[in-house]
Amino acid sequence: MAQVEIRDVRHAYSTKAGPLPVLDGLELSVPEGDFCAVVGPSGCGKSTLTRLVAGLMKPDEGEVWLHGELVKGPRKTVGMAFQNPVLLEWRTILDNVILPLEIVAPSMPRKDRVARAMELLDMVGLSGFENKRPSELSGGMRQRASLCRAIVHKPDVLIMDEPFGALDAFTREDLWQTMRALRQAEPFTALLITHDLRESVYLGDQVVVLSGRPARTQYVLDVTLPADRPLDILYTQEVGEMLHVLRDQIKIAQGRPVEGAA
Ligand SMILES: Nc1ncnc2c1ncn2[C@@H]1O[C@H](COP(=O)(O)OP(=O)(O)OP(=O)(O)O)[C@@H](O)[C@H]1O
Repeated sequence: MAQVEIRDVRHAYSTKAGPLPVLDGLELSVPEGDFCAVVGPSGCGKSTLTRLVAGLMKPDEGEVWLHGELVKGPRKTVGMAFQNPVLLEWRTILDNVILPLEIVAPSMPRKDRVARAMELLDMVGLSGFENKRPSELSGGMRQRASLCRAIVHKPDVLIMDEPFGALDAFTREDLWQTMRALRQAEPFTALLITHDLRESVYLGDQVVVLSGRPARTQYVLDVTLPADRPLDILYTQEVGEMLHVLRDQIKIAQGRPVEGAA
């Protein structure tokens, strides 16, 4: 059973100019514990896809299944991380990370919540910063805390919309490694929206390329790399070839010519 299953989803937004078709026959299947990266042209409907999986929107047609259940409304059992970490300034880092447990597991004793949050903060290198306020941390550290908050309650799926997009290149690469280390320590199912093809290959078990709007599933790349991925793997010929394929697929999605194509 796939953990996330999207079946022939179609959706249009109502706009003043009439319906705007955004998704048209989207199919996606993410097995439990897998990491699915989604790429596609700007404005093709990637964020719309995250809202559908989180149950924040219902599709006009088609079905979204999560952990064997049809998604009919907002779900507590998803974790979300965005480009802007949106941490609450009046709470410490520890209390920000604990927040989902207060909602999902209200009867859990505080000492257990603290232990769970500290375990994650330690894994991402933030132990010692738990009593700081968000504004006292760097952007990369805030995003680390936000990732801890997104998985603290062991969600059915971690949904991320460009979580590393605002970070500088070195911090971003650090966070990629943190993400892989987190997954090795504690496997979770993830759906990542990104514009960065290297990121999609480094983090993904599969990379789904969406077509231009209205988006459908245009291409799926199986990332056949070992689970243990040093950053240097991005400079191998194997990854170079994967990136080449993805770049061509994005060009096709954008309706641009592909070099060497007949
Ligand atoms: N609530 C809404 N009402 C009307 N149109 C919307 C709404 N939300 C998004 N859109 C439009 O739907 C299209 C898809 O939006 P979406 O944010 O899903 O795309 P995206 O692929 O995530 O974009 P980007 O790559 O630029 O982040 C865009 O043209 C957007 O303007």
